[in-house]
Amino acid sequence: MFEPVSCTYTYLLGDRETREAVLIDPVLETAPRDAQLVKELGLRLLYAVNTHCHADHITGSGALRSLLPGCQSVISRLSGAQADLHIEDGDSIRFGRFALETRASPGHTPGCVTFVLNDHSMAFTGDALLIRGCGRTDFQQGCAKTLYHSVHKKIFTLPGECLVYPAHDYHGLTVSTVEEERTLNPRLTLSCEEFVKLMDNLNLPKPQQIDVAVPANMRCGVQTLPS
Ligand SMILES: N[C@@H](CCC(=O)N[C@@H](CCS)C(=O)NCC(=O)O)C(=O)O
Ligand SMILES: [Fe+2]
Repeated sequence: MFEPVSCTYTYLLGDRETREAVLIDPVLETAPRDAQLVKELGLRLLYAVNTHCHADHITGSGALRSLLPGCQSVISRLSGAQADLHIEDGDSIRFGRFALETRASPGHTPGCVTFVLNDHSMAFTGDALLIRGCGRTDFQQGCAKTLYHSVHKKIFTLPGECLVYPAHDYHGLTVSTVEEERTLNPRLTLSCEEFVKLMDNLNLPKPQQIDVAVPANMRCGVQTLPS
């Protein structure tokens, strides 16, 4: 699903047999839409997971745990954000017969993770790897060198045919593959030194919602979480 203000993709994965499901990177404003879709499809949402503490929108994970009782919010421990469940590199998020493997992919933020489906057919890369691009590294303790090594070691080592689903796209693209990005990504095909120089000189305007989004996302997108 797409949220047009922040150009965010939210992904719903479910097991047809057990009906267990997970949502990746929900947005606060579209949480009711996502909850309705989950209900329409007869799914039981176990987890609303975040690839990182987003700077450009408020996460919907806190709202979804209210809209869909039984749903737990999830984010990496390294993000420093509140959630029902904290994950680390190597952890599995199970739903029905499937699982998402957590791969730490820091650099855009220190707590960024990529979720890889257990058969390695799909990778949900958050802002670590975008289609023909990557997450910026100029705020939230970003580090270009760290991001370069994360993408090369944790994403580009996946099978070439593995589908790459990013958290955002600003050009109307929806999906790529590891092989496409390994060979065609204009940033990640550079040497590490060239990549760092490019990232240090992007001079992008800061996201419009950053000052409200980051503090809210440290609390899972809601003001108070029951302990
Ligand atoms: N204009 C948008 C913000 C766009 C932006 O900064 N996107 C981030 C990802 C979300 S934190 C990014 O890393 N972009 C990389 C790039 O090369 O564009 C807004 O105001 O929300
Ligand atoms: Fe981001």
